[in-house]
Amino acid sequence: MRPTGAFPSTRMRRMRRDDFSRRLMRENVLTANDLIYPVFVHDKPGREAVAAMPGVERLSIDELLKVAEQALELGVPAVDLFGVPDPAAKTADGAAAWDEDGIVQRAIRALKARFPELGVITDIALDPYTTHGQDGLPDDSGYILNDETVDALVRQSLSHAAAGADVVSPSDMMDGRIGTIRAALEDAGFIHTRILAYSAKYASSFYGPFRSAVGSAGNLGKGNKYSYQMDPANSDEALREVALDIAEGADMFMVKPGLPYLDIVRRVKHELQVPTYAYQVSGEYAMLKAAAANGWLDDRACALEALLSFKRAGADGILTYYALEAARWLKAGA
Ligand SMILES: NCc1[nH]cc(CCC(=O)O)c1CC(=O)O
Ligand SMILES: [Mg+2]
Repeated sequence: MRPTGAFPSTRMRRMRRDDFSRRLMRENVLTANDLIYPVFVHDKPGREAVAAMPGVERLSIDELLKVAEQALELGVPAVDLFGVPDPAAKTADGAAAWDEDGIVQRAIRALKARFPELGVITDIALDPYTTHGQDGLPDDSGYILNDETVDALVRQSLSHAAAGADVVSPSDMMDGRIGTIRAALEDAGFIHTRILAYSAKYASSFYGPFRSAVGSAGNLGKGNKYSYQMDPANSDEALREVALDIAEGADMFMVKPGLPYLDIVRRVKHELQVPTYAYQVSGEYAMLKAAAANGWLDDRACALEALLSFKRAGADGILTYYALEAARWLKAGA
């Protein structure tokens, strides 16, 4: 930091005095281009509200198409699909995850047929499809097997790529899955399919509302994901995870959750200089919405401030349940 002078020749408030000079020295800006909209697609007609996530609904494919059209109109570049299968389709091995007629595969085809220009990102992990709610395959002791899980994730990724997904996004935290998925995509001729790696995904307690949304909460029960997701105490480990995923061929790198991990976003962007994304997760959304519902916080002002903070930390994009609402607010102007 260079010395900035001294009072009174330097008065920091001069530039803050008027709107024009505040605008001229503004360092970061949030636009619709920064936003990715996560959506839950269920295998039934209509819409269903999600507990603890006011404004978020599980959508049928027909309803998804309406939401996709709004995203396009608002200039939001991409949606991220999370499947909510019929509970009867869940198995111990999560095989519904790579069913070519599964809910996500059908949703991808419908979206790409109708709105080819909208980016379609898809979540790669087994948790919505397994009877135990884990992201991978457990051995007899309950430990999640790494390499066997990676094989399943490859099948899921290939089925999404074949359906037309633009970006596959492994959120499981198995070791080596990025490289194995990348090699399989290349072999199958899907050389344009991008990989958004959840490189630094923490074993967070902020995922609760999401687990209810995809219907894995009850199945997971008292289980946890500590043997594969990262310890919230760690920071250097996140950089090693991202570095490995760079070497394995990911195109985009995600830190998750968002607000409590902005220091990680900052380190990844500034130390590794890669396209960096952050996920403002379900619990972060729920906190803001709950406070707003009580009249304790101004929803619009606080949400836009939180989203801007991701940009300031260095994020190139943000996955947020606020994406459409924020894009509308931005369009309407300050
Ligand atoms: N593959 C699981 C997955 N993918 C996205 C989220 C959380 C997203 C959110 O909370 O909004 C989770 C939950 C978990 O790891 O248990
Ligand atoms: Mg890793």
